[in-house]
Amino acid sequence: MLSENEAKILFFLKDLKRTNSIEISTKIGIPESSVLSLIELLREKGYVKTEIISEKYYVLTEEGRKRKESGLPEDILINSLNGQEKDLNEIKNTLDEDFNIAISWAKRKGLIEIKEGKVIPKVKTYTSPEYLALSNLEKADINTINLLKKRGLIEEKERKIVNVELVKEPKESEIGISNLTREMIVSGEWKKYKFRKYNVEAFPPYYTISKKHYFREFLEKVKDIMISLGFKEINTGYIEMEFYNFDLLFQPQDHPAREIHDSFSVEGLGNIEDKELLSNVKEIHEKFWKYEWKQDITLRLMLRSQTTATTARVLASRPKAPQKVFTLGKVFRPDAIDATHLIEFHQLDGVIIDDNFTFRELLGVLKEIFYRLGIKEIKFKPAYFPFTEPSVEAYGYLEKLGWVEMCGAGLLRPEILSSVRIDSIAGAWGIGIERLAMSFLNISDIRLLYSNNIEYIRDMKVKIE
Ligand SMILES: N[C@@H](Cc1ccccc1)C(=O)O
Repeated sequence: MLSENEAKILFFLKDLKRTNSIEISTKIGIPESSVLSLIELLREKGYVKTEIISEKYYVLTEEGRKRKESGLPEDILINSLNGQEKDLNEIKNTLDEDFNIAISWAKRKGLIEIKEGKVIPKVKTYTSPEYLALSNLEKADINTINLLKKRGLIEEKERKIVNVELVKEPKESEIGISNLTREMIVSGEWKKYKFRKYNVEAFPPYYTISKKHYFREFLEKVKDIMISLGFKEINTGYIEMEFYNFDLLFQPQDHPAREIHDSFSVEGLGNIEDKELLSNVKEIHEKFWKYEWKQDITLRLMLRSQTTATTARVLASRPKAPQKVFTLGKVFRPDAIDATHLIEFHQLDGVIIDDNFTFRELLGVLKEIFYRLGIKEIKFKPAYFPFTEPSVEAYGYLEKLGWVEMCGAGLLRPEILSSVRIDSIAGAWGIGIERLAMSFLNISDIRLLYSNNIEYIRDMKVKIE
């Protein structure tokens, strides 16, 4: 049985007896690559004999296209001189970067003479055969083609052409059709053809539908969990004053985390309206850390290195108890990037402010958050943070990785609460998000969270019960 396109080629061949793939493609309007495979099928079915030849052809280079538009430099030179002699320097100015090409080809072709710094033309007008050939490469003689090649104006290419000769006449009854039209039925023409079988097992085309990026989906699930626990979400900017990132959190100005290589600094200074707050912070730093606190350090800008800076901003707004607030966002720290470190990553910081809040309750809240994230086993270890006392680190048990550090937490120090005049108790924590994401997505390299491999991104699924 013949397909409709095979039949088209054979009936085209019926009158000509022989032709080639390029002609078939242009006359019938089937792309050349399809024609080549159709011819091969026809050869296998014994309808045609084929002969493969390769043919050289030429295409214009980018420079060739430019010269075809504007002319060759020596042509432009001669025609602009119009039979008059002219100073070399003057020509240099008008021809600019084409000057050397124009002079050397004009000299080589004997079109000019140079004497005492002057160019003397020997002809009044000139159109080079190379220029004419640029518009008609097929007709150009071999010398001109070689010259154009040498001048880099054309490029030689090769293409496969298949010569085809008909050896068996096609019959209409051999054509299998897949499209039955109204006209065929009305005219009875359908009786001449065979019907091609309909392949009910063929796969439909595959379309990829858009979906959320797995890491973003994970972040949203985490936020949903916090909201379901009664927390309010708050977000503040990436560029932060050292005041909120450090000073208000009782982190002294000579703290190692404030060294130049431990956070990214940003040019410029911020401003703090609340002068009372500024002086409160200065007072507690000087009283308890015993050093001279400097305002120009506190106003310096940086990329926040912890989302506890957002908690600091919440505190600075002096909210009334009870409060349950969280933030989930990016933080920035200089580091060498590897399978477990990035220089920007996400933290989830939260704070609960309540009159009778206790350390035990804080541990309970953390347990609940992790439980909802699917981490059923968690243990706490005493730790130190400049802004909390007592402080703990929480470790979660992950099947693949064992005990993994998940967060830092504690009750905010009284020095901090008094500087913002909050007289309740406040518990705060910061959770590293990428590590959690890695465990959920079953990834052992943190960089995969930001992979640009589209197949990988498409296939990744997020599941949190
Ligand atoms: N900000 C701390 C975590 C933390 C937040 C809040 C309270 C205690 C600890 C960190 O980045 O490691």
